[in-house]
Amino acid sequence: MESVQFRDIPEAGIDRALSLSYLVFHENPEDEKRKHHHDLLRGCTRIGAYEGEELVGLVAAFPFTVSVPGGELPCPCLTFVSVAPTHRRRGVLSGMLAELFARATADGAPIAALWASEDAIYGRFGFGPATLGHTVEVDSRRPLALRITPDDRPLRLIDPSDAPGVLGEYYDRTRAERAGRIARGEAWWREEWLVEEDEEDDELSPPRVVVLGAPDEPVAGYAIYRTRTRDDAPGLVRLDELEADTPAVAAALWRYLASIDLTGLVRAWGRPVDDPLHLFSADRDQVRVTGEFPALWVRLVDVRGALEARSWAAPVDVVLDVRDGRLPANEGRHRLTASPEGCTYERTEDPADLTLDVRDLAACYLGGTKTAALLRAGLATEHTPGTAAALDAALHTALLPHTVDEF
Ligand SMILES: CC(=O)SCCNC(=O)CCNC(=O)[C@H](O)C(C)(C)COP(=O)(O)OP(=O)(O)OC[C@H]1O[C@@H](n2cnc3c(N)ncnc32)[C@H](O)[C@@H]1OP(=O)(O)O
Repeated sequence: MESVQFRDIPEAGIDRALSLSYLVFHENPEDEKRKHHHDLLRGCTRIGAYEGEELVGLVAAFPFTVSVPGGELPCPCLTFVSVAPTHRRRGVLSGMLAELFARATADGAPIAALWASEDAIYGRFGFGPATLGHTVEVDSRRPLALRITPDDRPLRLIDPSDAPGVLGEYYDRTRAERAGRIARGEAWWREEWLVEEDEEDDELSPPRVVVLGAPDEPVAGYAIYRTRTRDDAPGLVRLDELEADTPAVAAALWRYLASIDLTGLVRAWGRPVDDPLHLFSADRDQVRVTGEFPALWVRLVDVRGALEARSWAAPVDVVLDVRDGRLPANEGRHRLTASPEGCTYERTEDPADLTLDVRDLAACYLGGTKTAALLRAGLATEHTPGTAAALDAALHTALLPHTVDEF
């Protein structure tokens, strides 16, 4: 490992970095996709691991902004993480992440995040699954059975090229309501959400965007979806995103999706775990959760900065003993004093009320995991009874965190 050095990959090195990435991800994309990846990497921090002049590892990070309870934070979002098969398990990834954490600290970004290719990789680096997603299927061969009355205002299909303008402001409001959401710029909308051909399934239609509310009214909800029909299976509506102001608006959008002619299945990937659909659908055989997966993995690079940046639902005054084997500045006992008015997190010699690993604190940070659940799983130790309950009341968010932008 002494022979490997970590330094920025210059713009002229992006093609080489992509070749390494295609090698490790077993890909051979067309020119258009290569150009797209090139453009993405140009906008990223790019840390390379070099043995002499040979690039043997790459970590890139988008300079995204992610919503946290009560606000948002700059957050390097890791992507294209690749180590040459000839250099694996020699600490190359570990070295690149150490470099990335050092830069995040220097840049004042208290958290970092990623989507993991394999669950087993990132816990040891202090990342915890902070948002979860559900895969949901609706059998739409029969009318969607609902327990509430859908909003009867008109639905309209809009031109996807108009969607960033029509939906951008609305989406930003949803980011404030749910932690874990990425701020989307115009290019991200167009290239990740509204691109003509789906990256993974070229049989899918171009994106369709349906909005509830007349053109002269504010948007009350929307859905982005694609369709596919085949001779051997019911036609598919693949739902990419659905947001709604009220349950009635959500019901109207789900009913629309489930009643599109020549289709018999709605499949939604990455729905929030607390999607109200599960309560207002009248037939749970018709609406089924078919999978659950960790979505955004978060690293509290600067625990103090991260905790002080979020809002708190209830008062709490406890000493946390945080274990962090990679970033010593986070390690040890700190007094967390938080309330809806604000939060301080100061080093202390007082005895600990609760001991936990930084990866598990990260899983709780956006409100998606309870510290009481960590206790039940044997992952945290409560030294003062009632600490986990008090901490959970303070960490509580009205809606569960949710991330659907995969990067
Ligand atoms: C955000 C993203 O981009 S996710 C994409 C991640 N990339 C991939 O999956 C592409 C294919 N894989 C690779 O390129 C590499 O194997 C990587 C990046 C996953 C790991 O890189 P390496 O340089 O081998 O990791 P490194 O040597 O630093 O490993 C550190 C520790 O993690 C462990 N580890 C690394 N990869 C894995 C894995 N896939 N599964 C389980 N453990 C792993 C190592 O065993 C090691 O453990 P130790 O500290 O107990 O010895």
